Amino acid sequence: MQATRIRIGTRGSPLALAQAHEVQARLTAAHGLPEGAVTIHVIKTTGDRVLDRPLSEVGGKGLFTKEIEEALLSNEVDVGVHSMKDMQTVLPDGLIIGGVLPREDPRDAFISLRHADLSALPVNAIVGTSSLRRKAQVLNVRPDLRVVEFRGNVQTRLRKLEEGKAEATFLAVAGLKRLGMEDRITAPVSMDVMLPAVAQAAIGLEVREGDEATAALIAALNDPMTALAVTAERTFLARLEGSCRTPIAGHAVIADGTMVFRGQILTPDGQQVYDVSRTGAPEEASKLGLAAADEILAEADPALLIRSSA
Ligand SMILES: NCc1[nH]cc(CCC(=O)O)c1CC(=O)O
Repeated sequence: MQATRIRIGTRGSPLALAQAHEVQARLTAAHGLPEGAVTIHVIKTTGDRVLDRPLSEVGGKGLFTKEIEEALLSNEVDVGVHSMKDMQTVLPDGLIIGGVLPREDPRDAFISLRHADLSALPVNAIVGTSSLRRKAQVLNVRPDLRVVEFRGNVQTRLRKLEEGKAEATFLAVAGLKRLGMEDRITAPVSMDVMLPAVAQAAIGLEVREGDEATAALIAALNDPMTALAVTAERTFLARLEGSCRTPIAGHAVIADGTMVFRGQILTPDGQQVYDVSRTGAPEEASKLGLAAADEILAEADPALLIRSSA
């Protein structure tokens, strides 16, 4: 019998490495594997290479995933570990999500060296973010604020804050927790103010379709509740992304056997928001996400949508 060997492909950022190590530890423990059976392979992605421009300008799909997916398809690695929020809604042919880890805290964190929360920021204060969603949501509740571009990994953005380039910034609570940097969070932001990005705080395990050996090992790590929530959210996003270039947010929770999905699109200036929600059985996850998106397509102000003439 051949000894089990699994090669994990990951980006090299501290957060990506923390996530890869978590998967390595879970796989090793779940199957009682010897040390060294699960190896980590760092792969540089376009998103890691281009640091001088806003990601929304770099464009293209799968900026943080493409090179890892290529390594999967060419059999250089067996499992791609990704933040699900960075994953395209349609995966390349031959690749599937084999499982998702239990979701961390999905909220965004408000981080400031001087101010307790968003409402405590002085009038006209500068906040830094590179996320079009966070920018629109923040301007919706605080139209006076000025938003400047903040790119780079978690550490870079915190350094910019310390250098005084902004009074506050926002980062996913999940990323900070996984980095052991929870103490940097000034206050979590309520989901009423900042609905998270689709799939925020979920880690996805991408594998080759038909690689049954790896699929069986990965299946032991899958969290079914997280998988259902992420399915609702990603179905919502997939239905909308061709029709609107405006910021999108979406989040599903399952409580007492019921799924509540909430979705949102905003104009980039935050002036207009369309909020939608659907409640139903968790098994109907994709139906809920789809119905929520269809309501937006049918009812939302045209300013929130772009439509081709066809
Ligand atoms: N695009 C960067 C990215 N991708 C996933 C996370 C956070 C962790 C997560 O959502 O699992 C981050 C950083 C951030 O938004 O603070």
